[in-house]
Amino acid sequence: MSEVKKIAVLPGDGIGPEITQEAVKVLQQVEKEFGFSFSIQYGMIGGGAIDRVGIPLPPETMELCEKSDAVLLGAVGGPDWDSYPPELRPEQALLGIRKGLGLYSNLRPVTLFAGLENSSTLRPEVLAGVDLVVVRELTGGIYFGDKERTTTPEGEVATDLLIYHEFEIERIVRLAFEIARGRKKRVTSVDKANVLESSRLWREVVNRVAKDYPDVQVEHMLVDNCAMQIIRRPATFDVIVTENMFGDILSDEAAILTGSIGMLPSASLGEGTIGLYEPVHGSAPDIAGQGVANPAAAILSAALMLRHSFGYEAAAAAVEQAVRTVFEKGVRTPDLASENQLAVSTEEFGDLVVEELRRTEWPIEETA
Ligand SMILES: NC(=O)c1ccc[n+]([C@@H]2O[C@H](COP(=O)([O-])OP(=O)(O)OC[C@H]3O[C@@H](n4cnc5c(N)ncnc54)[C@H](O)[C@@H]3O)[C@@H](O)[C@H]2O)c1
Ligand SMILES: CC(C)[C@H](C(=O)O)[C@@H](O)C(=O)O
Ligand SMILES: [Mg+2]
Repeated sequence: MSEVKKIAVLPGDGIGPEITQEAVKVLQQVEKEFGFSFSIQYGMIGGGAIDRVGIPLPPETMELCEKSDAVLLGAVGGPDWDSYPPELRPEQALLGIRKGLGLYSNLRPVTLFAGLENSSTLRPEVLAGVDLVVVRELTGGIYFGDKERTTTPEGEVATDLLIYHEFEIERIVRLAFEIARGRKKRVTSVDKANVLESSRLWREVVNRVAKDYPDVQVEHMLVDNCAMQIIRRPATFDVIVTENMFGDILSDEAAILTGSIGMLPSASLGEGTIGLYEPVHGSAPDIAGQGVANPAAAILSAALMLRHSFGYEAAAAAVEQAVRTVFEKGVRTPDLASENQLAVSTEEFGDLVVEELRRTEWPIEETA
């Protein structure tokens, strides 16, 4: 019997609870198939927590995360809380967990599953061979620099400081090179070095770190050009490494290479094995409560948890394979279905993944 892994589940707002439920269902099936043992504890976060206790990240939620082996999060935010003061916004909770747990690296794999090239708004021939990962710096940059608001005779003035320390750049860039070594050995470092001083420092650090990885090909690309090349020739990218805000924007754009934003999972990691796993998408208030959200990103995030926090590689691959098989059988959620295609609900999709896990014989290997 393997040791019990403690998982904190924070469903959050909007579609968060709907998609998280499916990911938990899949994790519970993984327990049965592979003989693992997960202790799942729920916590409140975001708008729901504001409504109940007045703050987006209650101390007990942070404590729950700290004493867990991994955190699975749905999404936070929504129009109900958009006019709240900055420190009371639901999104602040997410930033608080990332910073509080020291999760400076955010991996956003962009995988195109067979058949889904027809679900994208891009042409299938442009998408052939797409397989990249965005490595986003997650605890620095403009998100965490000082913010100020002052009233002057000329009117309101607002500032957000974009600040990077050399060590913050170095550790994420090094990770990107390491990841590239296990893939196609190509790193694209994305910056705005023609304008921003922080980007010029970023580029210097990349050039220095690159010397330790002579086997990895490195290129620098300005972010505006990258935004264009990602949809022009996406299959030529392997590892994209970039700062916090550029990574946020480019990864939503890259999601369309997979058919839908509902497909993109993420893993946020630091120095230890604890990680935060969440879909790249948000709380999707426009479709919340209808049972139509695509839970694949949440389920695939759970697979990343199995891989990165627990070292359960076979189980992670099994979940990914189960999702792949469900799509291969032609199953589509509404975001991926064409007009005349019948779509399944959030819950039905989760059930089908569970069913795939159940009917396949999986090799029982690790009990790390
Ligand atoms: N990790 C997070 O918690 C997170 C991430 C991004 C945005 N947000 C928050 O979510 C709220 C809404 O943000 P937004 O509308 O800009 O982005 P969003 O990602 O929530 O939605 C953008 C569009 O994508 C669709 N979509 C998103 N996820 C989907 C899924 N799983 N299946 C099918 N369709 C899906 C939505 O219906 C919407 O049309 C905001 O409050 C924002 O701050 C939270
Ligand atoms: C909700 C928001 C704070 C968050 C971010 O910008 O990091 C989200 O967009 C994401 O991509 O995880
Ligand atoms: Mg985002």
